[in-house]
Amino acid sequence: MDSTLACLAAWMPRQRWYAAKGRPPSLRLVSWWDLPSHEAGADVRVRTFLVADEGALPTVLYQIPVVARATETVTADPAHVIGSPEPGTVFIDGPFDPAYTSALLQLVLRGGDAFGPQTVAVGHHTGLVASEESPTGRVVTGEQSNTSVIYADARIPVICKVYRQLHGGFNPDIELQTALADDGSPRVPRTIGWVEGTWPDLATAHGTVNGSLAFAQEFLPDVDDAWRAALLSAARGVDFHEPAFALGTATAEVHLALGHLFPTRPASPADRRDTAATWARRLAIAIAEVPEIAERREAAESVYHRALEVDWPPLQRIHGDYHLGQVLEVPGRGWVLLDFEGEPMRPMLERIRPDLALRDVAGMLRSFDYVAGSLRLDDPERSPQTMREWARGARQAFVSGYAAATGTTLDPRHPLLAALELDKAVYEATYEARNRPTWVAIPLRAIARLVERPAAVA
Ligand SMILES: Nc1ncnc2c1ncn2[C@@H]1O[C@H](COP(=O)(O)OP(=O)(O)O)[C@@H](O)[C@H]1O
Ligand SMILES: O=P(O)(O)O[C@H]1O[C@H](CO)[C@@H](O[C@H]2O[C@H](CO)[C@@H](O)[C@H](O)[C@H]2O)[C@H](O)[C@H]1O
Repeated sequence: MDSTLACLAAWMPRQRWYAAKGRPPSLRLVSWWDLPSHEAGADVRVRTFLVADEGALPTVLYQIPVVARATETVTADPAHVIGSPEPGTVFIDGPFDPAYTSALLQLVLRGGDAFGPQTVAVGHHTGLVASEESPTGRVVTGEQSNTSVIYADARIPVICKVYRQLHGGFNPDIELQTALADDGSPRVPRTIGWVEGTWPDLATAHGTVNGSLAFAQEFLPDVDDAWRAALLSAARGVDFHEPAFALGTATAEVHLALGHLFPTRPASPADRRDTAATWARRLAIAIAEVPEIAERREAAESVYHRALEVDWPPLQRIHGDYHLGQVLEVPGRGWVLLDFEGEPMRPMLERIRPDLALRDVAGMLRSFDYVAGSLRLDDPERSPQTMREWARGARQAFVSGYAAATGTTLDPRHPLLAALELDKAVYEATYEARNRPTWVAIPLRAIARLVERPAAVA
């Protein structure tokens, strides 16, 4: 391995976005491109590497922007230094370096391009923010599957998400959010632009793939997300009925809009078989990684089986990884939904298919349970019953808001909703085992409850 790859391979496993937790990557350099640096007189190179982790199954392609600076000029926080591939040069994690953040925004706002071997990165903009603006960027703090940079001092503040794992095709995050915003929906931030690219296809020797590299959207400053609002409410014992009802309404509005913006179709026998196969696959993965789940296997399979015996509603495009952290409470505008990329651990081909809107309802129901679960983890003295009652009230209000806005009677005991909630808890067990092992108790408790008392809101 050359010194650049060795340097990246040593650093990647410590990054939140690195998928194969606990295993060092087996890297191959796929391509790269350089962006212009506007720093006068500085010895700096702004290069984005595309590297494949061939130890992963299937292979994962990562986007790694790096700023290379002469050692004596480095002022970066050591936490953001990747390493020194050769004497005299230091690699800095691009999103934490102004040379990269300003080059990235210029690529979007000016609609420029950058070339590399069999590779091109192209910026697209909607004209919402003027190209002569050059605000400074700072990385979003907190847990993220990707890396986002906020440009708060632009005329319209911007947040630009750099996708860490790359996939072929237009990222549903950009596709769905932009379609909703263009349709006039206030339920999503407006799109400012994106970067798409072409790079060598990992599956063939000579082909190339097109896909999304970054997404710039309107940044909504000084707002809380629903996770924080719900945590505060539960910790203080304050009823969350009204915000949860409004969240149900906002969710329904987005589903109705997606239903008319994108094709819908009846759930065919093949769709039902594919969904059942996904449930089974996710259960098998969870059992392999969290062996306690094995004792629930048969009970879980019965829950899935019951869902296959009832009628299913038509399929449509959905959010796909819906939880309280994906929703912002914006004064004067209400709930605003983010991050339509779907679950990071789900294959992209499954994420872009029409799906069950109830999957999003199930995701949010799980999230209210997480509020109760995380508060109990923080303070084991907290009354489990009070927490459960808080979650039950919020879940009921959310379902009522959703049903009222869709004009349907959403039966919280519907076997399909129960199966989707169980599937989400199973996914969460794997997610927590890989990312936050001390939280795995939250989905484990939920799985136990859901297989014994399926399809209950409480
Ligand atoms: N348009 C926005 N306005 C304000 N904050 C945002 C916006 N987009 C994202 N954020 C913040 O950044 C966090 C991460 O964004 P998200 O799209 O969920 O990234 P990821 O795909 O990496 O999980 C969100 O939880 C939210 O707090
Ligand atoms: O936001 P992401 O797209 O990165 O989603 C992943 O990470 C989420 C955690 O950050 C995870 O959500 C789980 O934890 C939340 C609390 O932190 C909780 O509200 C959710 O209900 C729970 O699923 C999500 O599953 C994962 O895909």
